[in-house]
Amino acid sequence: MTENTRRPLMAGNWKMNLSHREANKLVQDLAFRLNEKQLAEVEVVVLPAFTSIRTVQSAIDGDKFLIGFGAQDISQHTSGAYTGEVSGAMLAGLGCTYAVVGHSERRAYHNEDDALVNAKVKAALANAITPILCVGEGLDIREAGTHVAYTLAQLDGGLAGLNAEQAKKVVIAYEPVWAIGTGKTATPEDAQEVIGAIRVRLGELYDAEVAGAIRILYGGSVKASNAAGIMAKPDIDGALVGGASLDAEEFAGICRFNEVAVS
Ligand SMILES: O=C(CO)COP(=O)(O)O
Repeated sequence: MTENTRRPLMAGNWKMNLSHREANKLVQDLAFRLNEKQLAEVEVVVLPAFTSIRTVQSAIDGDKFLIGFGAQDISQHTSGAYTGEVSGAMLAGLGCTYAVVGHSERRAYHNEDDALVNAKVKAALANAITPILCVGEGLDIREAGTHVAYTLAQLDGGLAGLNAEQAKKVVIAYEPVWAIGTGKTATPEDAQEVIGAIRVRLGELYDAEVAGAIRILYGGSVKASNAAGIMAKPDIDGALVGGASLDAEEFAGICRFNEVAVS
């Protein structure tokens, strides 16, 4: 077995919350709660609304906070007559290093399908932005027991046409829709079942080296109190956090998961 050298990643998806002033306060409150050692061990990233990215960039750059930032979406297009869209070049120009792609809320409310998600993954990579490719099943699929096959099909669709070098630059987030914002966290075993299957699939699509290098996050009602148990699973490399990332103390607690003993 090869050694796991994947650096844990905790990403806060702020969704459609916070004015730019509130975003400024939150990123500062978060940074002041985490010391350099903690931020060296665990990669911490915030994902504000587009309107707050510039503010967050200024706060992070100005005070040299060791926190990354990115966007919650990215256009599949390069530039031009696409009213309301934001391109990868625009995001890269603001210093974004991550973009969420294919979040279940965009799949559900904006009809994003795997082909579009795949185009967005490619748009991110073309601008040296790491896509956080979201996959995961709804309650109906979970109850039918086909959640692994369903999630792997989304994975295949999202990564279509990527070579091994490109695939290595992607972060995957497994977010079962029934666990998002519901307080109903998947058990660590549930999350490991699907995330382990994702890693096996990455090995089939590419090879063992690529599968061992790609970070796979869990998302869905992650809190400071359950992060350590989730992170104890061998294939889970971090979390994509929604609600709890809006509270500096709670999100900092998630980022400090490795200071909590797991029974
Ligand atoms: O959708 C999520 C992160 O992208 C998860 O949201 P919650 O943490 O609020 O369940």
